[in-house]
Parts: sequence; C-alpha cells; structure tokens
Amino acid sequence: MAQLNFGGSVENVVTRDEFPLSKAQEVLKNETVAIIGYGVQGPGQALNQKDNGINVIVGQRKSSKTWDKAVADGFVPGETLFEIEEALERGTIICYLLSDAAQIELWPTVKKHLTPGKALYFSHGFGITFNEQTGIVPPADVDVFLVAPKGSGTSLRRMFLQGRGLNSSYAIFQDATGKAYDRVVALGIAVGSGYLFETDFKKEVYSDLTGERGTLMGCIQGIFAAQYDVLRTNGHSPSEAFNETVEELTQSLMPLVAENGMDWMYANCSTTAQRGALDWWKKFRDATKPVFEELYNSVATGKESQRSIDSNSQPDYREKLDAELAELRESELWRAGKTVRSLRPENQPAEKEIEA
Ligand SMILES: NC(=O)c1ccc[n+]([C@@H]2O[C@H](COP(=O)([O-])OP(=O)(O)OC[C@H]3O[C@@H](n4cnc5c(N)ncnc54)[C@H](O)[C@@H]3O)[C@@H](O)[C@H]2O)c1
Ligand SMILES: CC(C)(O)[C@@H](O)C(=O)O
Ligand SMILES: [Mg+2]
Ligand SMILES: [Mg+2]
Repeated sequence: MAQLNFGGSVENVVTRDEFPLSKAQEVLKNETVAIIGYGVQGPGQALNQKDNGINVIVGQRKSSKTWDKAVADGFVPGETLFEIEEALERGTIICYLLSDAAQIELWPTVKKHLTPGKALYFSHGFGITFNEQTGIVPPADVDVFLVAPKGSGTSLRRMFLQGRGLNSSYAIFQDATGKAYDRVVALGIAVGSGYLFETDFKKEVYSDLTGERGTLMGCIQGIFAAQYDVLRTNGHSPSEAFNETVEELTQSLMPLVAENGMDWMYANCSTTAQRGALDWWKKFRDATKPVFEELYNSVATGKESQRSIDSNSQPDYREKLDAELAELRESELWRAGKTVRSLRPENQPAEKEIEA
C-alpha cells in the first residue's frame, strides 16, 4: 500500500507497482466472476476483465436488448452468458451491477445463491449503507466489498482501450474468508482501475451522491443554464452564448485544468480574465455553498436514496426519464450545442462528401 500526501493529508492508495495485473490474475485464477447486469458499468467491467484474462461470465435477462449487446460484445450464450439465476449459481464472486433500485427487487434471488465463501461485490455503497430502505443485508459468511470506478462505465472501457486506468474507490464491508482484501484489490485492477483509493461504504455513497447531484452533473447543468439565459436575455446569439458557456470550457479550458490544475489554466488566460475570475470565484462559492450543504444533508438523511428508489422502481420510470432527458436535449442551449459540435473538425464530412 502506498502512502501518498494529498494536499497535506496522507492516504492509502493501492498502485499497480505493488499489485500488478499478474498478481490479480493469480488471486482470481480459481474464481468465476459473475457480472449481474449489463447496463453501463456491466459492459465496461466485464469486457476489461475478459481482456485481462479473468474467468468472467455475464448474467442478464434473456429477453432484453442488453442480452443482445452482451452477445455482440463477444459473450457466448451457455458458455459465458447466462440468465441471471444461472450466473448467480455459477459465480463465486457476484458483481451486483443492476441499477441501485433494481438491486432491491432481485435481492432475495441473489441472497439465495450467496453460499459460504462466495463474495458479493458492488460498485456503489448504496445498497448496504441504506439497507433500511433497500433490505440488502448479506449473510455473515460471505465477503462483501466494493470497487467504485470514479467515472462512467463508458470511460472505464475507453480508457482501458487507450492503455490508461480510471481511478476507483474500494472498501471492504465484510471479510468472512480472510481473503477479502486480495479479492477486492484484484478485482479493482482487473476491471481497469488505475489507482485504488481506500474508503468505506458510507463515505463512498455520500460523496458519490453529492458529486453527481453537485458539480459533476446537477450543478454544472444549473450554472450552464443560468449563464446561457442571462447572455440570451441580453441579446447575445445562441452560438455566442453556447461557445462562452460550454464549448470553450470543455474544449479549451477544462483540458488545461485536467492537465495541471486551476491556477495553471488561469495562468494561460489573459490578465483581464485572471482579474475577473479571481474577483468572482468566491462570490460563486458563497452563493452555492448553502445549496451544497442542503444537498449533503439530503444525502445523509436518506432523502436522496429514497427518492431514487421511489422514482426508479416505477413501471413507467423509463418513459418519464426519457421525457426529462428530451427536455434537456430540446432546450435551446443543447440544440445550439449540437450545431456547434457539428463544426468541430472531427465532425466534418470527409472531403469527398463536401465535393459531391
Ligand atoms: N453508470 C455508471 O457509469 C456507474 C458508475 C459508478 C458506479 N455505478 C454503480 O454501478 C451499479 C450499476 O449501475 P449501472 O448504471 O451500470 O446500471 P444500469 O442502470 O445501467 O442497469 C444495469 C442493468 O440492470 C438491468 N435491470 C434493470 N432493472 C432490472 C430488473 N428489475 N431485473 C433485472 N435486471 C434489471 C438492466 O437490464 C441493465 O442491464 C450501480 O450500483 C451504480 O450506482 C454506475
Ligand atoms: C458516473 C458517476 C456519475 O460518477 C456515477 O456515480 C453514476 O452514478 O453513474
Ligand atoms: Mg453514482
Ligand atoms: Mg460516481
């Protein structure tokens, strides 16, 4: 375990130097890793493990689009792709990658197949932390742990194919076999994590729910919409408002932040921009901090998890979600974005097509 200093705090991080893929393969050589669910994380984690030489099978409902996707991705019915119950029976490590709400419905079936010595793996602390809402209480004689990639399953796969890893959190809730640490770290490496950061189930789910509702997804859409509206109301064109709100951020400035931090991005902008950003950032922090406090409290009191369970377990959940996503897609902001994106060099038609 490496001890690294993060801005003055020393934390434990597992690196590939101490736990290379060969060690992960050795730890998992007698295991059958059953990926239950083939939505967003399922494909990323299953394919990365397959390519890393792990004995991985997929459990998915047969009459579903995602069964067909698993087949298209190279999983073979009857060999590496099974109905959920059969995969649960065959697996020694059960990777529970249904949506958090669907995990509740299937739990009695999963529990039936958790015989002593098996392991139950999550990619989120949700089901265990909010067990009063989910009813997910594993038997005492199985290992229970998580590897939570800090990003979309799509990025997990893309970065793996680029020879890079996505950072993940890991946590052990229950070590029944004495092998939980080796098993969870081996899985973390096998699914394509770059580095593995130690946490516990509660901290993982509280931070994750806050982040996705906050700066990663909810807040960022909110501030995009607010700035775009102000620019539009003051007579700026859609393209100008979009470029100044989103396109420049994602294409030019965030890659600089990703590379070397916020101060470095500031340093690569004009002194005029620096002056303004340094004057205004604290005002934005102070305006939004009460909202973040409200959000964290809503997570910690179980309100967010309950809302997610209630809405995501409705029979018409998919239709309602599609309608809400369509509202975003059809907003002027994101329609303007579609046209702006079409102008990027990589989205230009090939030269021949232009001539034709
Ligand atoms: N999406 C991500 O990139 C991401 C990132 C980090 C962690 N996670 C966590 O990983 C886990 C899986 O998330 P996901 O986004 O991949 O899930 P998802 O919403 O894509 O659903 C996964 C699968 O669940 C199946 N499913 C849904 N309802 C079902 C039911 N009633 N019975 C049987 N199957 C059903 C779907 O067919 C799908 O294959 C969750 O715990 C989530 O919080 C997800
Ligand atoms: C990819 C995210 C937002 O980090 C994940 O937490 C999720 O729930 O999908
Ligand atoms: Mg999440
Ligand atoms: Mg997350």
